[in-house]
Amino acid sequence: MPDQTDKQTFSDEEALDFHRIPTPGKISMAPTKPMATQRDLSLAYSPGVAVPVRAIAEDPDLAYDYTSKGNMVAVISNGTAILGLGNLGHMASKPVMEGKSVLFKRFADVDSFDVEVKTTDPDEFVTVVKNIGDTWGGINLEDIKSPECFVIESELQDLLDIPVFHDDQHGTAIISTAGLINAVHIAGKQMDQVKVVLSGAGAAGLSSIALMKAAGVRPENTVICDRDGVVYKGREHGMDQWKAAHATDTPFRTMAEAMVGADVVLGLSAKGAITKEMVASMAPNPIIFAMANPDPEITPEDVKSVRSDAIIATGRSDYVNQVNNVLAFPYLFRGALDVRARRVNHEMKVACAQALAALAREDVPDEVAAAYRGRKLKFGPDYIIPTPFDPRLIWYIPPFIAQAAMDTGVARRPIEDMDAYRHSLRSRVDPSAALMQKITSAVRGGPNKRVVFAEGEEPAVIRAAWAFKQAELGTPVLVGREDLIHQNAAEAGLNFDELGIEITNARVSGCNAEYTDWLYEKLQRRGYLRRDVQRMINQDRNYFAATLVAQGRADAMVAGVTRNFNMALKEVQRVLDVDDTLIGLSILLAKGRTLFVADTSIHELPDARELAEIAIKAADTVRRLGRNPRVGFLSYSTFGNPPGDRGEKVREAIRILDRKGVDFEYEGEMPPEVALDPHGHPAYAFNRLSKPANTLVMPAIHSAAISTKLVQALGGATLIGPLLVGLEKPVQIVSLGASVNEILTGATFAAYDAGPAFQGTGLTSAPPPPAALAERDAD
Ligand SMILES: NC(=O)C1=CN([C@@H]2O[C@H](COP(=O)(O)OP(=O)(O)OC[C@H]3O[C@@H](n4cnc5c(N)ncnc54)[C@H](OP(=O)(O)O)[C@@H]3O)[C@@H](O)[C@H]2O)C=CC1
Ligand SMILES: CC(=O)C(=O)O
Ligand SMILES: [Mg+2]
Repeated sequence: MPDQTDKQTFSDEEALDFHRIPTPGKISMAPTKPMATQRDLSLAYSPGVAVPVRAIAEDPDLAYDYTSKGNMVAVISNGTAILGLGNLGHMASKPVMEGKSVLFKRFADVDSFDVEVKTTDPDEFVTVVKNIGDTWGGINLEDIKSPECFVIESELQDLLDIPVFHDDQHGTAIISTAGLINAVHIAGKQMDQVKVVLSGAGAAGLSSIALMKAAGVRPENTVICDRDGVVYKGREHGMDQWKAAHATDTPFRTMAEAMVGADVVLGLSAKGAITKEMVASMAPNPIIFAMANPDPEITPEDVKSVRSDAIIATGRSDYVNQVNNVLAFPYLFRGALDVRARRVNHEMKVACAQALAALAREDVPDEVAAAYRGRKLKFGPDYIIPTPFDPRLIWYIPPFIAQAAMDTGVARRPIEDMDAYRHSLRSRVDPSAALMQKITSAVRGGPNKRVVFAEGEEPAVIRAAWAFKQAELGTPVLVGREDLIHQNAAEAGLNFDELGIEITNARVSGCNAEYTDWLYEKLQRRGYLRRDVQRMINQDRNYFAATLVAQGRADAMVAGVTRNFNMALKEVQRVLDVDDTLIGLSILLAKGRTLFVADTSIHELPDARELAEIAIKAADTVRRLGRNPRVGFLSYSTFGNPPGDRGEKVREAIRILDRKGVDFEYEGEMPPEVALDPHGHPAYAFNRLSKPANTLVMPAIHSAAISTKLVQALGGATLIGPLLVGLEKPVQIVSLGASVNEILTGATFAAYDAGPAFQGTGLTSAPPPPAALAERDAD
């Protein structure tokens, strides 16, 4: 049975690099107001800022209107129970706290930053937080050990007029209760009948067992355990009032005894606390939630080795059923903030647990299903709760919390129109962030694809191929010498043998003569001798890799790491033909907007006909990627003003499209500000774009390359590509020296291009996109 660390898709070094490069840490701050002019400065700072100061002095609640308080949550810790790693101090907790802040933003658009308090004294902690607490709309306490956390949370709740929520207690209780409700149902058991053993009588464990009791589990059917064994009624050592409240009258003294015949075991303690023997002794269809982080109490592999009838969940993302509080805290606070709640109460937590349990029972959309390890997700033993990347969570869960807050009188600002609220929640999450996830999901959900990594000996390529395989995106085929690949893989700490990554090269392929014949046939009238072609196949990885794809031995290819783009493209083009038009399409993701930019790599100075073809190809590709294309032809001039040859060429491209009668919106020539705001310029009211352009056709390659790279360099934008579009078979050429992520992205797009809807046609001349990608016009 593989050790669970084998499942990790990264090395320790990568985890450190991730946190260090390009900027230390995981969060930064972005202003929401312009700060460009003297006037901006006067408004934002002195003297303008004095006006809201006076208003808030009169009515402190106006801070919700004039400051960021209402959408801001602090994640506060003293580092005394960091994950399951124990008390490692306040500074060591910072990466986790930054992580929680990022999750708030990513999943629920809640702004957040972390505060690490250097004290283990609960009174001192309370004093610090009490005095700064009004800054935020809510406080998420994190990784504070029990029993101190109970006192800290309850005192702060009384002292502050905002939600104070200890995530390890209640976030965990909410998601584990949601999971238990569903697991019990699937196992054919009843909440009021199941016998539950808890390992870990701390913050997470005691709160979880309390909420489960509120959801129907009978107190007398529970046994809780800590480091000293069973916490029985009357125990004297290692006790406190919180453990005593859940202690039961039981003859058991060890967890192993308590586990015999139990239906459910909840692990909220530490790695290794649950053994195979314990699991083997449980009742039929046992439910095992091993939720300790980063390593569960027992691995799913170990559970399966003794109990094939078990329903298993862990806190980790690399196994099915991730029971982790990330499914609760972002949405709970979203709902609480949106009604400006004064606290998070029991009813709000119950509403959250019930909503999560209910969502898991609903039909799972394809894009969620595909994101979940390529399996069709269906309510059952391997899918008892929603997955963290389920895009429905953001609009499904918070309304229940908001409603519960309103019903229980803790909402400062009730929501008047719940449907409108639900709608506004949908648009909160950045549609651009979802693009890669959708592509990845579509690849994972489709048939397995063999992707050739032409520069298979390169360490970055090996790591990308490994990540590709780990993410279940397909089968990587590395071109290179086996011994060198193994050596480089070992140096990167990767074990190839168990992964099923294929290695090939001209020496071992056994098909070189066949490949040479085929390529010679193609190139003999283009000035190549047979021995030239033989050398190309035998010695050049790009020719060899492209021939594998051409010959159907692989579905797609990624190259470019060690050779410049033009050279790599020329080599590939000697093997693979262009469908009709070849273009480079870059994707710019910035501020909730997704822009497709063409041609960023092939046509240096396109003429009018070529510009029209680029637009057609780009529009077609954008449609394949699930968007409704609106093409803006960019220029320095606006609809003929000033006149000039450069603008005329673009105007002629428009006329060509007019004559062709294409089936997408297009307009030009115009500068970016008109393309991106077509109705904001009264002088151009005739502009035919119904909404801002999402596909920008650039007048020449230099303006395309410079503008996309400039936006990226200025920050705040993610640039994907350029994607190569229009070859007869899917090939992506990444930039020279590309990073592991860029190679992985290239391979993912290549695999996507090779998907069933696109087989053999390239991204552009194919039937409509898979259902997983089709979306309402989000932009
Ligand atoms: N999946 C998820 O979403 C979440 C998981 N967790 C995980 O739960 C665990 C506990 O966190 P938290 O409650 O905040 O921490 P606490 O420090 O508050 O509590 C830890 C509890 O676990 C007990 N414990 C520790 N080691 C063992 C062991 N080997 N056998 C039995 N009991 C043990 C402790 O016993 P004693 O009282 O005797 O010291 C204590 O009762 C961590 O691993 C954490 O990562 C936490 C929150 C969310
Ligand atoms: C998930 C979490 O909060 C923890 O393990 O502490
Ligand atoms: Mg925690």
